[in-house]
Amino acid sequence: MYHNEGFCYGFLIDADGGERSYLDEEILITRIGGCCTKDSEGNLILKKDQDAGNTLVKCVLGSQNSKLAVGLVLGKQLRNTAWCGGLTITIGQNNKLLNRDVPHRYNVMDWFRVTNVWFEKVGEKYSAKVRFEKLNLANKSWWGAKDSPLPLPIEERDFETKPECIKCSSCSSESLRIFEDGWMCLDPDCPDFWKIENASPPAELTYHPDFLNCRSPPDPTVQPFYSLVPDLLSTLDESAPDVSTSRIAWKGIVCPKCKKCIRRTFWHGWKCDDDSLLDGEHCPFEKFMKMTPISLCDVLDDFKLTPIKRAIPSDPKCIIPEIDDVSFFPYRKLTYKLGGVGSITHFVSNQEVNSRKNGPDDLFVRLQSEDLGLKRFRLKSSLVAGTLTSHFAVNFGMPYKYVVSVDSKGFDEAPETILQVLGRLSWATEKAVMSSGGSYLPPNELLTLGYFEKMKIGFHDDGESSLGPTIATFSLGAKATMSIRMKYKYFNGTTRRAGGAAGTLLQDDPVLKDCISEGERRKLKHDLEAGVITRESYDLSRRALLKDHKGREATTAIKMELNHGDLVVMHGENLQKYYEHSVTPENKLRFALTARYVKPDHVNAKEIQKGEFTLTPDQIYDGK
Ligand SMILES: O=C(O)CCC(=O)C(=O)O
Ligand SMILES: [Fe+2]
Repeated sequence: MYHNEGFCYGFLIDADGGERSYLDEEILITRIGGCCTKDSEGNLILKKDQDAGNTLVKCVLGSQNSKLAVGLVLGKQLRNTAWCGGLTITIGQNNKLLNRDVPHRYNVMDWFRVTNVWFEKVGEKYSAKVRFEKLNLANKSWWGAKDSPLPLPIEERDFETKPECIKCSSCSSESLRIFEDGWMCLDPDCPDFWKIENASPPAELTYHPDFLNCRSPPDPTVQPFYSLVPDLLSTLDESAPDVSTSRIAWKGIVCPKCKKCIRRTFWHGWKCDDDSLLDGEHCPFEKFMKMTPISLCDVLDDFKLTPIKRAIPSDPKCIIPEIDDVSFFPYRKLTYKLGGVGSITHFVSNQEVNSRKNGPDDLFVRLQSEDLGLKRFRLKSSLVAGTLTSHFAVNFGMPYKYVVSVDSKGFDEAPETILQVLGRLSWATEKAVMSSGGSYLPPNELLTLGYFEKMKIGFHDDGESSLGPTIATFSLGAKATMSIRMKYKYFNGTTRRAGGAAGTLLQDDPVLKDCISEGERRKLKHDLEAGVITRESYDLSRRALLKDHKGREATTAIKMELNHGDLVVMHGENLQKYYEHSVTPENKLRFALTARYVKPDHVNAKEIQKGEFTLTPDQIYDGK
């Protein structure tokens, strides 16, 4: 259910509508979701009674009482989902309620009104049901069978017939006769609740024809809030500078040709990726925007006013960096040490660096004028298959297949701007590695991310085994916050609980600094290694430790403010294994360009040359 402030506005009917779900061309009967869990066979089990105080029930009643229209969406029933070469194959099967297949994974039906809400007994508990009636009774519904008769004209409809309404002799409350099998009191507080003549009803119940066939007379006061087919494109003023990167512009549109909802997959706009055919052809609709360039003043509140040396973060819960204003002058160098795992070097830029020729200010403008091929890719795992990342990406150099599978172009095809950025990132990588005493491997891959308003990248690592130990990122445009935290399993010493089952204990627990029960875990590990305890008792003791606390995410260990022109280098063999990072920009346009060393043995031999490059003197960065 989509609800807000006590009202239900939208309702999705997907996998399991509960017993006695019903759908025809004008009526939908389904359970009101929630209060359920799944048993080992995947069947829904009510966890507790769903009464009139339940939030979802209150919202449906709110919409009924306030005569709000509710938009219904019908999910496709899926038989199979499999990963095949990065694509999800979904085989739809007939919708159980309709007995035929529907075209898309999610299908917007129409506006409906709530006509009835009641309670039914399910096992020893009870849950709420709702009956929706389509608002527009004049037109045939698109999900109706092709050969079904057209709906009766409104003038010829019967708005009089109603189900019987009977007062309970036990509790005096009134209930409708919903089932043909007999009348039941539907008040869960009544001793006669869910009984037909003092006895439990039969397992199979049939809806009474009057309950299914009755229709509410047209009521012009029940009005939808929004169009179900919003015409976003006509409301966007393309010539206004920040419209194309605004939040509304990446919410997706309804294809004006075939009516499919299409996502903003491309930096410049939309392409209808309809996989169903329109008169034998794929829908050809596409719309690319002018993308008026955004100036730095538009994304940086304090552009040209920033002091040369920015204050360092002072959150006492996070690691405080070492400050060094000399080594990489004119950059300020901040170093964060993650005990035994690695270090993060933050090169804090300033106006002098940013405004130099070919510096960050120029690069920000040039990245916008170039057609880099930025795209949003599918997340590998998401609640809803096919969900796109909340950022655009394009990869140059060696293929980098982490988080999203990005098709990579060789550096020989990279625009000048990208090579100049690569020069900067190579410089920063070398400086950071040398100053921490490691050996420098020049990057062979560069991923560019572009963030529109309200986009971000959630917690992830950049890859454990396929990457070298050093990753360098260059920030352009809007300010952002980068957070680094220990991964759940290293923090807790176990994987997450899955369903009802306990998580799996770490086979080899590194006992990182600041993990949960650090002292106890270290002692146990020591005892195991010294042969004082057996593996079995080691595991038992660790399980016992887990009982004392609920698994939780680690708090942020490092928080960095990334400003326009800054560079960050993460260095450490196991940094990506034990820690994860996320970045949230604060304004409408930001680019992050990250260079890594992808181990050649993780790449198809044919693609290795993609990562080769030689920088011209103009592209080599001198640190000024
Ligand atoms: O936006 C950023 O600064 C970080 C990007 C990042 O984490 C990545 O490309 O993996
Ligand atoms: Fe990353």
